[in-house]
Amino acid sequence: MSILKIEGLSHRYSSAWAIQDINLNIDQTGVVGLLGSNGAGKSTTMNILCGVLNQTAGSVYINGTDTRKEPESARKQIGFLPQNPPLYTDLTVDEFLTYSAELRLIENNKINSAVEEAKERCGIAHFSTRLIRNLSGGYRQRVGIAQAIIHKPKLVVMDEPTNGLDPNQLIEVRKLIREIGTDYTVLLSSHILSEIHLLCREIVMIEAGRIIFSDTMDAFNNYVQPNSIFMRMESPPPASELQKIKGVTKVDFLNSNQLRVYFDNEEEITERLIAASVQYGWRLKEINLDKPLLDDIFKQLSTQSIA
Ligand SMILES: Nc1ncnc2c1ncn2[C@@H]1O[C@H](COP(=O)(O)OP(=O)(O)OP(=O)(O)O)[C@@H](O)[C@H]1O
Repeated sequence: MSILKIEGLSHRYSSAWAIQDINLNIDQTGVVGLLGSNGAGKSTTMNILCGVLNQTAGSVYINGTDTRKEPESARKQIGFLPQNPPLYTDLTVDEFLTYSAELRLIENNKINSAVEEAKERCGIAHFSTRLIRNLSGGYRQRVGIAQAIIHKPKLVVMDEPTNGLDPNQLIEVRKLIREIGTDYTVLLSSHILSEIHLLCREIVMIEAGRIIFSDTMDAFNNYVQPNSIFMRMESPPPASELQKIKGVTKVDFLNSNQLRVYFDNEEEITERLIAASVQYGWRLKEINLDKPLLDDIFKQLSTQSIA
């Protein structure tokens, strides 16, 4: 059964559509990244999933439960870390997590063990009696994650969980999210492609309220085929000679020994360049197929969707 199924989800604030016809199916554990620039519709989607906002149209099922028809039951199966987690900073970590467990209607005799387990999982057991206001940003975010998993939900939703963290905290919180993803299905939003790339098994790209790409990270990496080759030669020929080679469309000299060759068909292009170098004595020292930059793939997909 699907852990998360979204069908034809659309939402309109007063006048404009924020998201339109979003469809998604997640049926295993791991981190799935929801990537989009500011205003793309990430928070709107997540707020609907978590029952904070009622959609204009479409359906959301958490572990088979329709969030609209059975909101209470759906909410039990979801944990939410909003963009600005509502942490009560005058409470200690233990007090806050106990309160969160009560809100989640965990039975009284199971609250202590749920709090201990969540603290352990999130590496905050040593801060049990510390006031939240005295914790660093990274540790506050761990408390936020602990409250999101305290009731062992089927789906954990995290809205931009690393926003505003300093570089060290960022590394630690990302590590924790990756660990959480081994046991839970996590839907994480971010506008940082490299972050999604680091953390996620699958990527869902949303732009102007619509999904423009949804597949595994590997499929995303292979989406744009390379179309250039970097070469370093001790005696490179003039560009006109390289352009005579079948498939070569353009040659850019980076300096007197390094150049980039563009081609329109990957098949055997490397072999042809190497063979020509041997035949004409160009003294080839280095040759690499350029991998497209992640940001270029993102740009291409975004432009395609808007065009
Ligand atoms: N309460 C609201 N009333 C009217 N329009 C809204 C409201 N909230 C969001 N919007 C609009 O809906 C669209 C989607 O916004 P949303 O916050 O979901 O995007 P986002 O991808 O989460 O962006 P960000 O990363 O900036 O939060 C935007 O055009 C935004 O201006």
